[in-house]
Amino acid sequence: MDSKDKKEKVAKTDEMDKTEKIDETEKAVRVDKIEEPKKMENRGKNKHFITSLEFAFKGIQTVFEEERNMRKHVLLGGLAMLAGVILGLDRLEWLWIFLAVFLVWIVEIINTVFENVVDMCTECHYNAIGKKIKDMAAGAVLLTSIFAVIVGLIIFLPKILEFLGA
Ligand SMILES: Nc1ncnc2c1ncn2[C@@H]1O[C@H](COP(=O)(O)OP(=O)(O)OP(=O)(O)O)[C@@H](O)[C@H]1O
Repeated sequence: MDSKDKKEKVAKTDEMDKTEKIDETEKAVRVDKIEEPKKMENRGKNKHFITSLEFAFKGIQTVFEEERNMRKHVLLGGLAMLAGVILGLDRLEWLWIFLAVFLVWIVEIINTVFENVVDMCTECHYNAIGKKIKDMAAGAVLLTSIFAVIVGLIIFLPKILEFLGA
């Protein structure tokens, strides 16, 4: 092989090396593009179940500590359950009481979430849409509370009247 052939061969090999390197880089980029969203997804999912529970309880605790209305709802719900034990509710009555009590608690938490989101977005400045959102969320709490009062009256009133009459 003369020196010209040698040069041509070296040039060809260099060219092939370059192409291979480019291929590898492209492959790595492509793999990264596929892997990255997976990594992002897994970062959340890998959280241990107990840790997720801790966050959830922390959320409930925060609402309880920061919202006076939530403390009222918890007190009233607890009293309804105590009354249920004293008056000896049957299975179906317990189901209605649990539904009403938990619904009020859940909607109050959702209301607090909306209040916090509005405060975060508006930085506590007046905003017409923020007002609408907060008023609607408060309306949801009001409706749920009315539902709970109706359930309480239907279940407890006859029992209380009977108890007083006896
Ligand atoms: N950023 C805002 N822009 C416009 N109106 C607002 C804004 N923040 C609050 N409001 C008005 O004030 C009302 C009371 O809001 P606030 O955040 O004090 O909740 P709240 O009704 O006191 O509830 P809670 O007592 O559960 O905290 C809202 O329903 C809304 O009408």
